[in-house]
Amino acid sequence: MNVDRAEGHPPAKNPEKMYNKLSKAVPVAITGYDLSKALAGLRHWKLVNNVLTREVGFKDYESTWAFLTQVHMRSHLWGHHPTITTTYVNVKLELSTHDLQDQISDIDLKMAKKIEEYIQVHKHNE
Ligand SMILES: C[C@H](O)[C@H](O)[C@H]1CNC2=NC(N)=NC(=O)C2=N1
Repeated sequence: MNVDRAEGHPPAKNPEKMYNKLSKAVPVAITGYDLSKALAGLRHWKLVNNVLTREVGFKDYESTWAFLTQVHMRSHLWGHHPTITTTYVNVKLELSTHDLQDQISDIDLKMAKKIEEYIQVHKHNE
């Protein structure tokens, strides 16, 4: 089983602040050039008021909710939850790290990459 682990992160001292229930990693703010570089690899994601944002439309309602179920389960596993707005087959996802005063963290970027994988699966079903 390929379990994502945030390798090399200090273990959470403050368990209620922990991320990734498996590796108990803590978020690290990503700013400046490092953030720009990371966003270059997430070309469908935009920074809107410093919130990592993605909008996507699916071919039908079933695909939309198959996608959202995967996002929900991954969010629960990693202890990191996007703001999700959805109407019918349209979905808007927003990510920031509240525990870092809504900066963008490594956990946000990791989650965005994982969400992008789920989108490609469901979009490819077209
Ligand atoms: C203790 C709990 O894991 C943390 O407060 C998590 C919960 N889910 C979260 N989700 C998001 N998007 N940002 C956070 O900072 C965050 N913090």
